[in-house]
Amino acid sequence: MGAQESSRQKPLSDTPGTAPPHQEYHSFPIHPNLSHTLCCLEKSPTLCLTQYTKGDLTVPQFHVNVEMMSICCMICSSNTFVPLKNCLRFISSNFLYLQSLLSKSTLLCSSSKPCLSQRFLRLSTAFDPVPSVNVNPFTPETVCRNSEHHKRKSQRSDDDENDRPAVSAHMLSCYESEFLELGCIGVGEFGSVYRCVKRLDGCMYAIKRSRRPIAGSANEQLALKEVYAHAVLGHHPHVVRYYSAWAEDDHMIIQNEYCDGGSLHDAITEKGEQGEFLSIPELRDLLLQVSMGLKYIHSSGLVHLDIKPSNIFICRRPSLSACGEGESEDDESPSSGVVYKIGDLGHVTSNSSPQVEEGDSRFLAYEVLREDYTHLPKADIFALGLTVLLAAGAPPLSQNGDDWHSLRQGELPSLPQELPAPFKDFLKMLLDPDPTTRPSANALCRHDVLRKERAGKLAAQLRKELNVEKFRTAMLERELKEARRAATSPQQSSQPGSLPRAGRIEACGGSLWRKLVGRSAARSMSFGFPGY
Ligand SMILES: Nc1ncnc2c1ncn2[C@@H]1O[C@H](COP(=O)(O)OP(=O)(O)OP(=O)(O)O)[C@@H](O)[C@H]1O
Ligand SMILES: [Mg+2]
Repeated sequence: MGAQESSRQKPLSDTPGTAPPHQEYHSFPIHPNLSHTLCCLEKSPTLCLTQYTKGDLTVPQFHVNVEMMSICCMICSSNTFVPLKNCLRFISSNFLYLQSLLSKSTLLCSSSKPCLSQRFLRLSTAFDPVPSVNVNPFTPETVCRNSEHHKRKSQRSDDDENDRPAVSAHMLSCYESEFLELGCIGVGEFGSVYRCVKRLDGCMYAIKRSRRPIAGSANEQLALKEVYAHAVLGHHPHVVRYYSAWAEDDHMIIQNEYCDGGSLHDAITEKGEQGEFLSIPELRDLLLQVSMGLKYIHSSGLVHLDIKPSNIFICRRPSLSACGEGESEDDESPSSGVVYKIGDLGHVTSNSSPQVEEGDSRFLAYEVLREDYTHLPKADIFALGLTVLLAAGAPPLSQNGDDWHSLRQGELPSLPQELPAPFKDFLKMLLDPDPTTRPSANALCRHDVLRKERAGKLAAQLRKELNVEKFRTAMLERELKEARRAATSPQQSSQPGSLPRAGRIEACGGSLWRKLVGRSAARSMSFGFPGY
């Protein structure tokens, strides 16, 4: 049997990672240099290695199976383990050469029998127009690898080109067929955002569409950053939830959770028009909730770098994601009745190997402007401090000039409301010119200035509940007394409309029992609160 025929044998279908059964493979000898190249590739992580048997020929195979594409690369008579990224890069950069080998091999192989000593490279015939797969720079593995190779990579500009992620036509879906657009809810620097209902599930989503074509542009990088960050972050009650992303007509489309309260910027503007601003408890609540979101982002090794009112979204109606998955241990139900969520992850970067795209200059920390990236999470804290100032009624921020500098020297602008001294000092700490003095998001979440407010609200709520319970208990005690009296006076049982004795006692005692025993631990604890 010729090599051409043997190469069409399908790999063992039940082996994990086995190539898709519909694929066919051509085989041809590897050029010595190519073989050398393969051997020089890094040794981990390994691709799936399976066995391919045909007659007395047993060869190891490598498969690269990726969603939305399927490139199968089988290296015969070789023990080289090839990392996925390198394998794909190798195939794409040697594509023309491999193609020419492929056509030559058709002639060669039809007349020669394969033997174990001969080296073969088999490529899927379907790989010609297959897109590469992007490498998410924010996954823990990539972050780890990137930080190891950070310095080396920055010196290899030709590699950067190969690393450049892309959005290709193979990632297409159909916005119009899957969504019903209800209206535009926002326009930003990067794109427009639409409120849409997904036809299939009937739920509302915010769909962000890049304004300009993205292929090869800086926008493409921004768009991909946003998608990578969302995908890595998963679900958290104080981060806008991500559902999907795809490219359509060379525009990036991102499907996110719809926040029915719009942005904090909209809320501040609306209040400002009526001469109002957020109250102190509301400011504390805003600060605490956004800190929780930041704590989550920072603990994932990422920084947001574009915290500002127009990138903080409000959910008035608690969504499933707001009270379900991803809830952090220090999270509690919001005291203000709204949930704040951090969105627009277009500037997110990794804290350990940052690639900084400066966000809005009005919110930019001075050290970031000086390209000192050693305390990036604290730049988010600085921007959060300014966000809270704006919500407290501060005048619009400058993009540069004296006002810009004085804010970065720790001077607060004048506000239309008097802030309590501890809260003012607290805000000053967030805006401290020295990033190391600013508290971390984690410290903010635990800070007394923010927690006391919640504790106060909780106490007031518990006091209310306690009063209700006291009233109920008094009613039930009276009912119980009556029931006991009825049990000891037999005449009453014959009265029309009254329950039989035992039944009545059970009705009263049962309801009392259920109410008392069925009480939650929190409620019974509330009886133990001193001073109520
Ligand atoms: N999930 C959402 N729910 C509700 N409104 C949203 C949502 N996402 C975006 N918006 C609205 O669209 C506006 C622009 O969104 P976003 O900030 O994501 O876009 P952008 O182009 O990246 O903006 P920027 O100018 O900050 O770069 C927001 O300020 C907000 O009003
Ligand atoms: Mg934005």
